[in-house]
Amino acid sequence: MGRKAETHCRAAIESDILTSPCLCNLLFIFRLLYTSLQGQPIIMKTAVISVSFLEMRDVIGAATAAQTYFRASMDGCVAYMNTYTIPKLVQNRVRTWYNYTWASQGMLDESELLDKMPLVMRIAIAVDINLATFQKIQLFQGCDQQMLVDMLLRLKSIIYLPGDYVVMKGDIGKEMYIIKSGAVQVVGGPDNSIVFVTLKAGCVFGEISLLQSAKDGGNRRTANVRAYGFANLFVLEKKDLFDILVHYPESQKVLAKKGRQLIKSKAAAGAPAKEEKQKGLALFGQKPPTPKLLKAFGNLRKAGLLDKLKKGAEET
Ligand SMILES: Nc1ncnc2c1ncn2[C@@H]1O[C@@H]2COP(=O)(O)O[C@H]2[C@H]1O
Repeated sequence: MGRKAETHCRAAIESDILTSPCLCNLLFIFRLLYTSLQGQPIIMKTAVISVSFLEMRDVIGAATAAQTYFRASMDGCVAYMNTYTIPKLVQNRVRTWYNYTWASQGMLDESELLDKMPLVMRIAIAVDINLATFQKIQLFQGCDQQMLVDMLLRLKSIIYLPGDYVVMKGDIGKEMYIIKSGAVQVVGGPDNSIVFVTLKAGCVFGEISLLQSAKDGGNRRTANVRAYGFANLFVLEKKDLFDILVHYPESQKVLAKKGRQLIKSKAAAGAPAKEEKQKGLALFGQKPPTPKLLKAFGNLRKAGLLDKLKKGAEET
């Protein structure tokens, strides 16, 4: 994006403030108020109109603060990229990400907004916005409702640009995704030209490698997933999911069972062949054989002999 285009973007952001729904609503209410006050004493008109002006000033102030924060963040990032002479192509993608994020949600990080609120308010907001979507997700059917609420509180919202890879086959799965809006495609084959499936809003992906055990590379991504157009995703980290599941053993069983079913059904299309799985493992090299002494130590532990030996040593 050249200087001209950037100036154009800035102008668009500024005009966003003037056309923001909040401000338009306020102007409309202001006009309505003025009309309805016709015939009222002048003191009443003055009081109502001054209060409306104060409200308007607050709305504009809030919008300007958000815009200033956005601009500072984008300018800082552009300066950083220039310092490190990041290729223009990457710089353009970053700028597109900033502009799209601003245009679509009017802020860079939604979670920052809710962070400072008391828990009870965050729960109320999260439940109101997302619980209904979560209750419809097949993977979570049969899970504890409170567990879903706990999950909602840990979600992070993130935007991917068209064509960006969200997960890569063979990588270790560290998070799962729920599509908030937009779509992604599960792809594979030569140059990722085969589209196995297109997933839309409300669908989950990236769950297979999370729900499998790490044994034999089960925690590796079974397919490539690419954003199809702009995709706004919720991310749930594996660590957060497992922290929550500790408190819901029944839901843990439900998810484990579903995980086993998923690997059979879904991953059939994107799952790596056996040799490929081995290759993935080879990235970290063959696991060295356990030395004999350690094996013997392991057997002692298993048999509970270690505890007995410790006890014996304490008694003597
Ligand atoms: N055939 C398929 N249908 C739908 N989703 C799939 C299919 N194959 C793979 N996936 C998704 O692609 C994801 C890749 O990462 P995971 O293996 O963690 O989890 C996988 C699934 O969520």
